[in-house]
Parts: sequence; C-alpha cells; structure tokens
Amino acid sequence: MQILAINPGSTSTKIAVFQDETCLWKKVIDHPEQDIRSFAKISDQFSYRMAAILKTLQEKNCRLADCCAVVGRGGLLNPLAGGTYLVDEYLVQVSHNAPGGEHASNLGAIIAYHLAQKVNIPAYIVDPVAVDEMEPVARLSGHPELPRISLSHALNMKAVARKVARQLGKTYQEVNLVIAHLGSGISVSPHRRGRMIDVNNANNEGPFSPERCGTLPSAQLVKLCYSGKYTEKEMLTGILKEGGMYAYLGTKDAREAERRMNQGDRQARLVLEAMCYQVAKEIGAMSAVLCGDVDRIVLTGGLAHSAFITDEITRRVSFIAPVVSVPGEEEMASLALGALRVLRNEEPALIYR
Ligand SMILES: Nc1ncnc2c1ncn2[C@@H]1O[C@H](COP(=O)(O)OP(=O)(O)O)[C@@H](O)[C@H]1O
Ligand SMILES: CCCC(=O)OP(=O)(O)O
Repeated sequence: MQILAINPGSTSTKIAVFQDETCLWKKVIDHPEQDIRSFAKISDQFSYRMAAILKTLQEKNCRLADCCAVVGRGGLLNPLAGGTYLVDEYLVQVSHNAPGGEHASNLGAIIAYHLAQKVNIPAYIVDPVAVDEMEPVARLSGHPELPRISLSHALNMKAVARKVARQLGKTYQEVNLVIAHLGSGISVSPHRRGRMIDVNNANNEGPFSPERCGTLPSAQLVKLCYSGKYTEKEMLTGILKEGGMYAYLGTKDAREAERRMNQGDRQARLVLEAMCYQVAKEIGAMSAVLCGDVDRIVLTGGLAHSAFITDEITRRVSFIAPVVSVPGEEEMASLALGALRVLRNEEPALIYR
C-alpha cells in the first residue's frame, strides 16, 4: 500500500512516500523566512505550501492516484486522545479556525484532505500536537482561569516509545518511560503504560528551548506585558519564536552554539548548560509523576544528536533510570505507520468531534 505523508513545520514542509513500512523517498522543502513572514495567519499559507507539494510530486513522478491514503501531521485542535483520525470536513474547518492557536501543524489536516479529495482516497492525521492524555491532577496550574494545556511532540514521542519498548522486548502498554523530545521546542512527558499522563506544554511551559522561553516568572511576565515596551504580538513572538537560546545567543542552531562554546565563548556554554539543566529538572519532575517507577529515560529530537547535550542531561538524571538516546525524529514514518494500522484494520479510524 502506498501512503503519502505530509508534515508542515514552521520553516519547512516535509513530504515522504511509503510503500507499506518502506520509505520510497523523502523531501524537505525549506520555506524562506520572508515567504513565511508574509502570511498573517498559518491557514493563509495553504495555497503556497500546496503549490510546493504538487511541484515536488511532479518532480518525483509520484501520482496521487497510486496512493491509498494521504496522512498529515495534526495540529492544535481541541484536546483529544492519541490515535489515527479520519480527516473530514469538520476536522478541516476546525484546523482552519485553529482553536488551540497558530502552528504550522494545523495545515497538515487541511493539505492532506485536499490532496486526498483529488483522487477520492481517505486522509488521516496521527497523534496530533493536541493529544491530551493528562490525568485530572495534572490539569491544575494554580489559577482556575489558566488550566494547563497538553501541546507536545506526541507523534515522535509515541513512535520512539514504541521503539524503545520493542527493544526491551515489551509493548508500549507494558513500560513506563520519561521521554524528552529536544527540538526547536521541547516536550518532556511521563508515558505510563501507553499513555502520556502529563507533559509540559511545549509552547510555553517547561525548559527553555532553542526558540522558546518555557516557564517564565509569572509576576515579572505580567509587569513586562503592561510596561508598554512591547505589543501583544511582540510578546508572543518573543516567547514562542525568539525566546530561549535564540534570545540569549541570537541563534536557534544548537550546533552553532556548541561551535562557539568550543571556541571559548562562555555565554554560549552557560546557555547550553542552562538548557540541559532545565531539561534534567523537568525529567526529574516527570519521574516523580511516575513515583520513580521508570524503565527508561529517552532523549530524542535534533538536540539528541549532540553528545555534549545528552551527556550533560544524563549525568543529572541517570540515578533515576538508564538513559537511551534516539536522536532525530521519526515523524514521517510514524505518520505512515499510523495510516497503515487503520488501512490494515489493526486499529479503528477515530472521528474528531
Ligand atoms: N548534530 C546536531 N548536534 C546538535 N544539535 C543539532 C544537531 N542536529 C540538529 N540539531 C539542533 O536541533 C534543533 C532542531 O531540532 P529538530 O528536532 O530538527 O526540531 P524541529 O523539527 O522542531 O525544528 C536545532 O537547534 C538544531 O541546531
Ligand atoms: C506546539 C507543540 C509541538 C511543537 O512544538 O512542534 P515544533 O517543535 O515542530 O514547532
């Protein structure tokens, strides 16, 4: 069965075609920052990204008619359980309206649906960013008007969780893991017997990341918002896109930060160490959620390619459980596998309402 997978990210659109579990080809289309900046809303990027995808399909001689399904990364929907969802008109409409906020992943369902419609095949999303499996006790923030919201790298974390469980000779439902996805954003989540029972909101809680602030001192934040120094849009950009490592060092590229550190830049060292320190603290907190019953701590995402970063985290958390590293992400394969599970009737397609 041939599956087309589409993963819209902040600055790129990843496309891949799978023949069953095998990736036939994959392409990352990079979108120049000035192009992306010219759109007011994420959904306004639909035609722009669609044109780039259709051009790539043509270049690769890929015929939509040869595919059994199109699968996209799911976005900031209202909270929902993990799994593979059929994309229907309602889901497309909600993705347009972006109830959970603006994020490139909102385009995944919209693009998958429109491509699939062309040849009358089903479209799916798998383990969207808004997967919410949090326990009631995890939902209280301390302010009744500000409940905690589950927004995370659920797709990659669940794929990596299944992989690590397999390596242990178990199923995902038989293990307890603390998984830290370390990318442009950072998610740290305790997975208890196949469920993500807590997670820092990767947009605005937890450790700071290459581009996001993470948890900030709340009263100081309120004062800054009302200081007149920044507009609301500037504040949000500063938190979500130009915070964290970027705010301190002017780069979102951890490889560049590490190069500077190795050339003796003390600020670069301090910032990288602080990011790892915060990740380690979050792993400690999420291990407490599991009452210390942790089979493995798993480090994944782009930053997990760095031995400095993984060593720096590991030395602080290895007393809890063995640490394994699964660098990079497996989002494209996870999308295809999610669609295949449904097409093979191993799992029902969920309906989002
Ligand atoms: N080999 C590497 N060593 C250190 N950092 C890396 C490496 N490869 C990627 N990164 C960093 O990982 C971050 C991006 O991670 P990634 O998982 O690709 O995030 P996203 O898909 O969310 O943009 C960037 O800061 C990038 O510099
Ligand atoms: C909003 C949670 C998911 C997320 O942060 O994804 P990216 O790192 O791809 O922006």
